[in-house]
Amino acid sequence: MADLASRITKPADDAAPASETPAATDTAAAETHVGDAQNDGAVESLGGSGLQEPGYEVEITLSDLQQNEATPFHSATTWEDIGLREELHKGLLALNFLKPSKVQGKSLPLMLSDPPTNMLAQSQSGTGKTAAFVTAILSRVDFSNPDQPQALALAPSRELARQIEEVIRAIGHFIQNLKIAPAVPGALPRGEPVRSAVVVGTPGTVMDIIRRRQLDVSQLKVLVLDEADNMLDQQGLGDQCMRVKGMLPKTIQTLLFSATFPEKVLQYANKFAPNAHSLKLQRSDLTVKGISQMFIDCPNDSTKYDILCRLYGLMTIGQSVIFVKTRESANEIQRRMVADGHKASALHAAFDGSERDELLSKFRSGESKVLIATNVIARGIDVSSVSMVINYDIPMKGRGDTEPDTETYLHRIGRTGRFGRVGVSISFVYDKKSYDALSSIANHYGIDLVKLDTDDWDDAEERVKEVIKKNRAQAAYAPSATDPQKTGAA
Ligand SMILES: Nc1ncnc2c1ncn2[C@@H]1O[C@H](COP(=O)(O)OP(=O)(O)OP(=O)(O)O)[C@@H](O)[C@H]1O
Repeated sequence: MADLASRITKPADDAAPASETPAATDTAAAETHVGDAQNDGAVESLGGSGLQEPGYEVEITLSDLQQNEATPFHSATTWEDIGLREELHKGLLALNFLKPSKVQGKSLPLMLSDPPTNMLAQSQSGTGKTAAFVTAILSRVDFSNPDQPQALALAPSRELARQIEEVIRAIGHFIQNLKIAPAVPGALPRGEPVRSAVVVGTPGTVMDIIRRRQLDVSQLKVLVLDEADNMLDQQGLGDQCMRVKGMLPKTIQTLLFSATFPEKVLQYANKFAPNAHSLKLQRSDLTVKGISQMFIDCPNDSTKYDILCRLYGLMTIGQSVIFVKTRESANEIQRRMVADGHKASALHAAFDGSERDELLSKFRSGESKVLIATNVIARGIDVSSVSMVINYDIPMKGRGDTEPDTETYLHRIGRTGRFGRVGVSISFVYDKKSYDALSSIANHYGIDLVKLDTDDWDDAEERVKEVIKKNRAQAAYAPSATDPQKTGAA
């Protein structure tokens, strides 16, 4: 297997600036290659913002049930094609979502067809999966019965559940009687029955409220698992999700969404959501082309912090996320960065629920510029102005961190480069283990990483600065369902 050395794009003197490297501008080139099953040419400007959704191919497999039907499948290129209820259509347009993204256009006609069929949908990070399943939920719910729980969405973290709640609120803005219950620790009054049509939460809390008979599941029609591969992982949340599913009506429509579906989870996913339609990506299409992936080879562990400071000292980075392995190092780096004058916060599971909500909200509003986090926010969190992600520690998994965590790498770097924006990811390696781990991740996805040379900071600055500048220009006018200041609904 090739190692990192063969995956490095050498920054030659005459190399194009970062904004012109293939990694940063592949969108246009990719357009000519888009040719999935429907070849619907979805790579166009979306949202009236001039942003272009990255080109990637999606393989569609229809459920056995649908394959037997005479009507061929058509993906939608306009909201009108999908035939949404008026308030929903209005809500999407108010967010400046002028037409469906690829995953939305392909998954929604399948999710909304009758009889309701299960769905497994994979698409790159930041391509609008949330709006896809939120639109499906809000289409299925009968709002003449607003107090009766009818849809349940589960996410692996409190932050993501909260964010999904916000997206439902934003897209459902014009729906009268829309009530959403947040089933995350500390958010629901204990003992009171849930009187909301839509419930969004984490599996542990949802299991609790079902057991305590706070949540009447008898009329639930739709179950969504966001970050489904993570939710079904047998080493983690899989058991809880299985138990929740076991308590729900047998006929419930189950929708599984993620940017990653590793083989070993797929088999399990097929049991969890049998006879599902599926949208899948090729492995080579998993990484978002607009993210320029770079790395720094640090002399040793103790020089990592100095190199980090040097990087932040070089330029105005805007907003960034630094991923670390432990809570302790998150706290330590935050302490040092604040002492060095940065507006930095640490976010990890040792904080209580309301502190975590506040920390993320300060980051969303721009009050805090650098978020130093463990994997709690590696998945799903959508802050469009994040222009840089640092892997201060390479993500590892397995007992004793023996294996590189390829999925977490992809989700972490996906916190930037959202919906056609550009972004930079920089991974720090400092010894053989971290170097080999990053090599293996690069080989897994077939990506070329640009080495930033710490002996030539001018060059490093040039490469990173270009991308960050472009991201800032894009973020200024791009739509976002979770940032009201940037939506038409504001
Ligand atoms: N049709 C659309 N037009 C314009 N912008 C959109 C559209 N759909 C979604 N977006 C925006 O795209 C961004 C990314 O969407 P979202 O968070 O749903 O991505 P995702 O695919 O769920 O990503 P992840 O895999 O990281 O969870 C959001 O800021 C959202 O507001």
